[in-house]
Amino acid sequence: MTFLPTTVEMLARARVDLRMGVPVILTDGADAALAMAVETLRPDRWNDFKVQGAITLALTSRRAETLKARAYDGDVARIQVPASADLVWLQALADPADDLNTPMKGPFTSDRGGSTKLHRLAIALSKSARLLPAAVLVSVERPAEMAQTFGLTVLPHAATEPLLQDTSPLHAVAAARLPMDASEAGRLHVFRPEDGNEEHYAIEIGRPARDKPVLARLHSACFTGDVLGSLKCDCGPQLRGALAQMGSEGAGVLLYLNQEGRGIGLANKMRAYSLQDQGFDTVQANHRLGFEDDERDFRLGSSILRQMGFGQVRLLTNNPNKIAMMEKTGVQVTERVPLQVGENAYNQHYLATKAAKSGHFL
Ligand SMILES: Nc1nc2c(ncn2[C@@H]2O[C@H](COP(=O)(O)OP(=O)(O)OP(=O)(O)O)[C@@H](O)[C@H]2O)c(=O)[nH]1
Ligand SMILES: [Zn+2]
Repeated sequence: MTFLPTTVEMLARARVDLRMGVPVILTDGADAALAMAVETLRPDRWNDFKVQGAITLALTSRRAETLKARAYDGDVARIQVPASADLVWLQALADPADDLNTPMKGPFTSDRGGSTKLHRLAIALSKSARLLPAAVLVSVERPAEMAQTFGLTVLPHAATEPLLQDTSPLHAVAAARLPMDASEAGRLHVFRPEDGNEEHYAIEIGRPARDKPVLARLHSACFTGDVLGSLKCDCGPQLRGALAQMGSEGAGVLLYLNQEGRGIGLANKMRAYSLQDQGFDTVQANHRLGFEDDERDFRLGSSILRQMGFGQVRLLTNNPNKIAMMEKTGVQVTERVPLQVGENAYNQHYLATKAAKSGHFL
């Protein structure tokens, strides 16, 4: 039946479920669990959830490290949730906002042994829903029946996990001429992924030759820097500097990738900023929230460039990882063009941290 949703479609639905505080069912052969994101748990749902059986809280080992909880399974920790636990307890484990005020949250008991597949999947789903990477899970005996009764989304691990690892195919949906300050010969192209996630944009300046290296920039969305002129980072000046350089050379392509906050979303980036106000640097803040330093997928960039016919770039960047990812995914970087603009009193520490911890060129 063609109306039956595919796994990609079920995955898109599951993201919305988690954002709305609706549980999803994860399966792996005979194993099945009901899972919910901690960030969007509501008291009524929690009351119904907690009576289903023994509850496990899945966190990343990054978050577990801050909480001094054991992670026996590499990147995932499975913390036993005591019967007395309430939403405040769970949310304090998921969200580091109050860590400094209440540093002693434990001791915690972590599970070891057994399968971690569903826990890892629940965390990956929470991340892809741009929520805090924390989920509660409880085993269920009759997943199909439960799904049917409550109209819940079911995701089989084997089919879902590869989709979360891969870059969804992107399709050009519309393009039009866009005269800009930097160049009157601008053209904006919109690319839409098949997985229902954010669209990404390519701004083409002039008509760059496809058989020569093009001046290119992979810019990640930064609402605070790009739109508001925030002084905490260098994104605004980098965006305008790259476009200006393309304008003065008469050709170039700037990809505007909607991966706000290095892929954690604006809400989580604001949580990270709030931790930075408590004294943590940009990398430490991401880790305390349970994220890696950088959660972006730069394969998106090479996919768009290749679709537009560009195989070689002169890349405007200070980030060696962007160069490595381009090369790995089939776009040759013939030259790195430095983009050092916008340093100020507020972002000096941020730029120094990126150089020291993320290997950025100075
Ligand atoms: N999580 C997090 N993201 C941040 C912070 N400051 C800026 N960002 C995000 O970091 C990204 C910066 O993107 P880019 O300018 O492409 O960054 P880059 O990796 O430094 O590389 P180049 O600019 O090419 O040298 C944007 O998505 C910003 O929203 C922060 O403190 N925490
Ligand atoms: Zn920024």
